Amino acid sequence: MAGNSATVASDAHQGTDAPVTLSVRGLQKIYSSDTGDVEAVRDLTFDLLQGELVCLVGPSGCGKTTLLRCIAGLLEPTSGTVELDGTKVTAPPKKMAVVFQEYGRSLFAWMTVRQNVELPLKNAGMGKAERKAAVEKALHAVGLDHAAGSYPWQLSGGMQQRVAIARAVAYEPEVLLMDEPFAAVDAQTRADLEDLIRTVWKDLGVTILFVTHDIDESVYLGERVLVLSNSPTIVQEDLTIDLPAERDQLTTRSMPRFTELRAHVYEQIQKAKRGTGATA
Ligand SMILES: Nc1ncnc2c1ncn2[C@@H]1O[C@H](COP(=O)(O)OP(=O)(O)OP(=O)(O)O)[C@@H](O)[C@H]1O
Repeated sequence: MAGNSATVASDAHQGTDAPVTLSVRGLQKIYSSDTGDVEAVRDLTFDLLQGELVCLVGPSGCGKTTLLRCIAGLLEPTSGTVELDGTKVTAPPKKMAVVFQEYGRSLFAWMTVRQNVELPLKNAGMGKAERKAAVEKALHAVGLDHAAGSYPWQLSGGMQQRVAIARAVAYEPEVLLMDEPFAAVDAQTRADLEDLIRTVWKDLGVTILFVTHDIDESVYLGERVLVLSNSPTIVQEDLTIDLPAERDQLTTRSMPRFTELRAHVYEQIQKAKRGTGATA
C-alpha cells in the first residue's frame, strides 16, 4: 500500500480558479553563528490558494518552524521571497495570524479570556462595539461562549488552545499559520481541536497553513499535504488529499483511502529521513 504512489495525485491546486494568497519562492535560510553556518532551509517554493487548508509535514528538525517564522515576517530569509497577495512580506503582516504550540505562554494569565481575545483588536484600533461583536463571534466559533469571564489558568490545556485560536480568528486574518498547535494536548482533546479547525476554516473561509509532526493529523486535516525533505529543506512532494470534504474522526479515519494516503506520506517521510526522497 505504501508503494501506491501512482494513484496519489500531486499538484493539488491545478485547475482551481482561486487566486494565490501566499507565495513562497526559492526560500533559503542560513543561520550564522560563531560555531559556523547552518543551512536550515535550502530552496522552498509553493503557493497557497485563497481558502485552502494545507498541512506541512517533514522529519524532525527539517526547518518547519524556520519556514513558518519567515512566512510570518518574524525572520528574514537569506534569499528568496514570501508574498502575501502579491506584496513582499518584510515584517509581520496585519492580514496574518499565528498560533503556536505553547498556548500557556501565549495567553496573559492576568487577563480574562475575553480580554485576551480582545487585546489585538484593541491594539489595532478597532472600536468598542465592533470589538465586542468580534470577540463574541470568535468565542462562539470555538465553543467558549461560557468561558469569556474565566482566566486562562482556570481552563484545561485544550480550552486554552481554543482561546489562542479564538484570538487569532477574531482578527479575521486572511492567512492563519499554525505551528504544531496541538502537540501538547491529550489525544481526545486533539481530535476535538482538529474538528474545530476544519469547522472554523469552513465557516470563516480563512487560508490555513498547518505545521504538524503527525502524519495522520496532516491527512485528516488537509486538502493538500506538503512533505518537506530532510534539512537543508526543499518541498519533496505536494500531495492532494482527495478525501470527502465532510470529515469525521471515525468514518474518515477508517476509509481505505485514508489508510492509503497515510501510508504514502509515511513512506515519503521515511525517504526524506534517509535523504532519498528529494529530486531537486
Ligand atoms: N537560531 C538558530 N541558530 C542556529 N541554528 C538554528 C536556529 N534555529 C534553528 N536552527 C537549526 O535549523 C534547523 C531547522 O530547525 P527548525 O526548528 O526550523 O526545524 P523544525 O522542523 O521546526 O524542528 P522540529 O521538527 O524539531 O520542531 C535545525 O537544524 C536547527 O538546529
